[in-house]
Amino acid sequence: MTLKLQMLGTGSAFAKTHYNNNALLDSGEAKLFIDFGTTAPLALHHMGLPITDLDAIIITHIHADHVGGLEELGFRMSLIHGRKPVLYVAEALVEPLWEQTLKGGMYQKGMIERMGDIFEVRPLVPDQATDLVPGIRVELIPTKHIPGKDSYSLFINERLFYSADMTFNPELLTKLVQERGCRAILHEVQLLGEGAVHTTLDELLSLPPELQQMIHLMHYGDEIESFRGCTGEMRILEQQRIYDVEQELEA
Ligand SMILES: Nc1ccn([C@@H]2O[C@@H]3COP(=O)(O)O[C@H]3[C@H]2O)c(=O)n1
Ligand SMILES: [Zn+2]
Ligand SMILES: [Zn+2]
Repeated sequence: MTLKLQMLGTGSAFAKTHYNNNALLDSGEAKLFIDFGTTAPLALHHMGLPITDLDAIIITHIHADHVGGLEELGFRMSLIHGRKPVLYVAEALVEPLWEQTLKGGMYQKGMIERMGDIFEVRPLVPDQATDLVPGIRVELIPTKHIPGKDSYSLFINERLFYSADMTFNPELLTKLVQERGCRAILHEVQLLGEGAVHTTLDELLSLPPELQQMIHLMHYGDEIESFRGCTGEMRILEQQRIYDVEQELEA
């Protein structure tokens, strides 16, 4: 079975030249979205993909560039197609995702009073691999982002690491590669400024070359063009290009 990855976007939260950093994983048997930010519906429209063509969504954390498109997705699936999208989310995020993010736009007395009225919610336990859809197994790994705001990176099919927004964690990356068989790392990068809530390019450049060779950079700012050739051994992920995970990302 061949796993394919297509980023809906590879931009940071405030990027204007790229869409939000959201992904589509296709196992050949099922399609899984990783995050569904504010620009996800527009990105799908430009890609010529119907918003309804999905089997499930998994959410890493509740910033708008990762969940801002869920309201449109939920309404359209419900109103036009009469379907509830399957929504995987860490158990600790179920309540905040509804109470702090979606309820404001989606609440409707007697109709939509809880998240389960619009999504088929499947809570996930961190540090425990779960088969989400056929061909895609994911383990949530809690990683640091904003104090008091839970955020979960993903370890996919025991071989692909996908960073949620996270601060630099070289120990985790080293452990995944040396002890857990990780073969490729999709990592957010902050190109300019201090890395208070994200991992900076300078931090990633401090990693040994053999680790850098496994890294594909994503969630970058509009300045990315001026950084081409300055990312060490690390490659820059392109939005909307379809990657064969084994052949192109693990190579
Ligand atoms: N303490 C914070 C909180 C937020 N931010 C910015 O807001 C963005 C929210 O989405 P993000 O992708 O996590 O990136 C965050 C920072 O750019 C930030 O820079 N510092
Ligand atoms: Zn983000
Ligand atoms: Zn974030």
